Amino acid sequence: MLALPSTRLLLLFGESLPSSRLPNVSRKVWGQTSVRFVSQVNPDNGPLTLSSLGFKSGFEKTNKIKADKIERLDVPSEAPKSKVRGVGSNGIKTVKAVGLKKSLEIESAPFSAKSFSELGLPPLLLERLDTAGFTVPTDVQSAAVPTILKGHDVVIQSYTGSGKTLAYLLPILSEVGPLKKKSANGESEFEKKKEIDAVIVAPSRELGMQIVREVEKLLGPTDKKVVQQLVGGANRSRQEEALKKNKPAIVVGTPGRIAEISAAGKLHTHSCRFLVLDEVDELLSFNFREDMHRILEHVGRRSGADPRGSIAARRTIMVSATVPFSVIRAARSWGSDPLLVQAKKVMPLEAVSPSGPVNILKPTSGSDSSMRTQAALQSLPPALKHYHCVAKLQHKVDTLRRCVHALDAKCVIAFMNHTKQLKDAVFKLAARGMVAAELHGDLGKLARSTTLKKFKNGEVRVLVTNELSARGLDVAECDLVVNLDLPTDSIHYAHRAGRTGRLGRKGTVVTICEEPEVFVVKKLQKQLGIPIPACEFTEGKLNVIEED
Ligand SMILES: Nc1ncnc2c1ncn2[C@@H]1O[C@H](COP(=O)(O)OP(=O)(O)OP(=O)(O)O)[C@@H](O)[C@H]1O
Repeated sequence: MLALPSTRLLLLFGESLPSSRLPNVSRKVWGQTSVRFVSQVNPDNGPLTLSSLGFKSGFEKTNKIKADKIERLDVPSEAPKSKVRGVGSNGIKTVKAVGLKKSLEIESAPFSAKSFSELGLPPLLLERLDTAGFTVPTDVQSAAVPTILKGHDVVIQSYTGSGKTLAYLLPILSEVGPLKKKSANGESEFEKKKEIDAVIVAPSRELGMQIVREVEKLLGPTDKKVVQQLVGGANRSRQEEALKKNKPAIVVGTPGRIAEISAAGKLHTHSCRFLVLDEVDELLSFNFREDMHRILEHVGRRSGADPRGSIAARRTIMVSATVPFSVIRAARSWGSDPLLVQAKKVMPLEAVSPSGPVNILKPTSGSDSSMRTQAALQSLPPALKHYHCVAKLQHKVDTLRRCVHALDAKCVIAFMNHTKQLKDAVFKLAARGMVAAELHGDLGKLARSTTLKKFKNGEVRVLVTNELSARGLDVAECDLVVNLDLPTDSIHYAHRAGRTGRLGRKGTVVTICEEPEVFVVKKLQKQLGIPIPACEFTEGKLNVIEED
């Protein structure tokens, strides 16, 4: 077999809105400060190449699409239905008031007909799923689990809140740790060894901890130590001690901390069999470049690949609701038939064409607008409702307050771009009697987890936060997302919006912007292929304004 190191450039940036018209957002990744490059790579640091990230193919590449190997389960999605409109008085064309129901029902459950037992999972894992209350797999789980179990490298792309975490955890737990399948001689003994079997990387501490909790839920209290968190902000020597003492099979962490401990020689990942990059487009962005280099250099290379060349020694799983074509390009150079897994669809990456940051499907037929609609449905939960409301800067917080009352929202995430303004907003909301709290990277680990806990418990009604909470944060009860500042681009909009409407629940997204920013909302609407009608909050109700 020939190794073909790829020379393709890895430019991992989504389609951006005109940055000249938007605030230059300086981003802080939890625990580390860094600048976000929206559409350019710093030439001083050189281009980020696939080979520099360790994506070397251990197999001869072929352009032949091995479609015959792949089960196709295409099911066309339906576009979201827009609200019925009517004309009101006083020159304002209004529509009927929209409110949230008291309880969050699962309106369009994204479950396929399959049960977990049909996915080829070991009996003990099936038992644990049942105990944890997971009874039916979601579509993306039904598609991903058997595909990964067959040994493929995969890119998993499915909308926010569709259950992508279990989609990769279940195949890992089938082969790693105490719940795994019995071997040919009938043994399922789990032996503790020095090397790590699975490395899961996530861009934030909160997301890392959330993944750890999901693994622990399945492992149960006696086997909890099979997984170890390696997130930044927590005590590093304690993490190193736990690695030595517990010899975990799975580690979950942030790039900085994993790279740090690996560089110190305290983490042995060379025989790792699974590498997961959760929120892959974020992880492969410029912010994490150096740490990702370190991780990829030291994580199970392909030297021990199956001699038949069909199954790689290390499976690489890349996951996100938004997969820019640059990620597809990166994944293609892995060799070993990398596949794109979406809900109800599995296809070779070779068949994917570059038609946009989220629309990664090969255009086949249909109008431009129907394709855009499909693109939106791929990253945004279909049941979400989107609106925008024009307000002067000094009235934005008050508009937020009226929005929360109008929708009777109980669990609200409000996004802002700058920490100082974020603190001011919390202060103003509290002064008006609304229980609000701030969440951002300047707070310590304890303060952040306490705030998050209070928000999840319902003690805090409005969580005012920044981009750092946009990815992965799973609060099932969140019924409203408000953009108090505009997101940088459509990808950031999708991740922010995806904090509500999780797993088929109802959710509303309201973008509060100034008049000169409305063009940005129109652009988002076009890029995402979703209606984001104008609205206002009068008489305690959300009224949609009909456009002329
Ligand atoms: N089969 C299932 N049955 C019931 N609940 C599930 C199932 N699969 C996942 N969940 C729950 O659904 C929620 C959303 O799942 P998850 O966080 O994995 O979504 P996601 O697709 O990774 O979202 P994001 O793109 O925002 O990270 C979680 O609370 C998870 O425990």
